[in-house]
Amino acid sequence: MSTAYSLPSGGSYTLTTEVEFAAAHRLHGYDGNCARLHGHNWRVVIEVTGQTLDEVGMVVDFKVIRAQAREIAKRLDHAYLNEVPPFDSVNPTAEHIAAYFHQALAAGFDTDAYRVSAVTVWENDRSAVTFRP
Ligand SMILES: Nc1nc2c(c(=O)[nH]1)N=C([C@H](O)[C@H](O)COP(=O)(O)OP(=O)(O)OP(=O)(O)O)CN2
Ligand SMILES: [Zn+2]
Repeated sequence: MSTAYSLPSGGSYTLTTEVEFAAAHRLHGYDGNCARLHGHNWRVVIEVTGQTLDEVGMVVDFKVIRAQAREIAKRLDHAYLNEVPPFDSVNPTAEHIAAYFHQALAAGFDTDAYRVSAVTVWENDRSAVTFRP
């Protein structure tokens, strides 16, 4: 069997990495126990897609993605989300949190070589929302 490897001429690479934060929230207009104050250990899974590799052989370092995501998560960590903009005026559902992370990440991160292709927010081990632009 040959061990030869040639760089693919097409295709794309999707990187996946995640950060976490702990925060409380309550859902306005929700008919159920989630209308009451409660908390989650939120997991934010970020996907970045690119077609080209740098000289090291990476689309972008996972550490770079996580550093940016941690900056965003820091504002929300150990907070009551309903008091932190934009969630003081936008219901802090997993949908809005996923879209918020995508918007904040993409603004400082997307380049010609790669972009944030999805953000998934896990509220617990069972339930998650994925936002794709
Ligand atoms: N589409 C969405 N549905 C729900 C959201 C949400 O953000 N988007 N959020 C909640 C609550 O925040 C709730 O804390 C999480 O709900 P769930 O996964 O159902 O977790 P529970 O442990 O509360 O589930 P039980 O069935 O009560 O055990 C609700 N829905
Ligand atoms: Zn909740």
